[in-house]
Amino acid sequence: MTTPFRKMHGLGNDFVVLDGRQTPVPLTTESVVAIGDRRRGVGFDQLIVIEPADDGADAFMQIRNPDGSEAGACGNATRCVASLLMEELRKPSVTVRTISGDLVATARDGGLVEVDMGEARLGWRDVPLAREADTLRLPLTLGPVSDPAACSMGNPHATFFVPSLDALDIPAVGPALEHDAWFPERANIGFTEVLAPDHLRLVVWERGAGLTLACGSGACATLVNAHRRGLCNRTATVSLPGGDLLIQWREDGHVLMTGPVATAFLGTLEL
Ligand SMILES: N[C@@H](CCC[C@H](N)C(=O)O)C(=O)O
Repeated sequence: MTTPFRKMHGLGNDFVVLDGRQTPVPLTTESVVAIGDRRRGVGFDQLIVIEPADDGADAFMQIRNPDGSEAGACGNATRCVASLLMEELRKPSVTVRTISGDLVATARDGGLVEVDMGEARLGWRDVPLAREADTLRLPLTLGPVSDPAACSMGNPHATFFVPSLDALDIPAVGPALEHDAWFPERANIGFTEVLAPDHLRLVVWERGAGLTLACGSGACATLVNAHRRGLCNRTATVSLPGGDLLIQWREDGHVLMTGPVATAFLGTLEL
């Protein structure tokens, strides 16, 4: 069986997007891993399958990591999928359903897409953590990093604040932190340098994907955790290796993310 795909990215966080709305796309863990192979397959940070949704949403979005695992949220892919749906349905705003909830995305000036990522969840069970703890300061140290804050953006995040990102060997600590016993569902690990109250710098070691050029939900988690620590305003630019996202943590708890989307190429996959 062959199926067309679209290769998209948000700030270099790259996605293979499949459309399973007319014909279901039969995926196995093995086929996801094979498509994700950057030498023998197409390669992606996440594989996305757009599926039909029941009433109240324009489409459902399945999110898979390159190791085959399923994710509850992907901010950059939500913006990419929303841009496709907005163009197709000729609507300035769409609702994308995920296993973690419905996300409303809106077209903004300059081709940017804003997505309401929902409420940041701050309880230890929400993240989830392995046992009761203050999510503002976890007693976790590995080499030069310690004391992360944790939250859920529909997927688990831990944020370490560091004095200098350039001095940190992230691949040396990322895998062990992703799999640390504190995180029964593993976690996306963010490393954040505070440049100013309205400007954070972030690199993310993503669960199931490793080092990426950008992570939308990670940028939201970083802003939320930095604000909880008194390190930044409720609105800030988050600079990732692939570019900038504007993140706002509204007073009602919802987190808004605004950034660019792009299509790199179209192709056909043999499943
Ligand atoms: N790239 C994403 C996050 C993707 C999911 C993550 N790896 C997980 O397993 O939770 C984003 O832009 O948010």
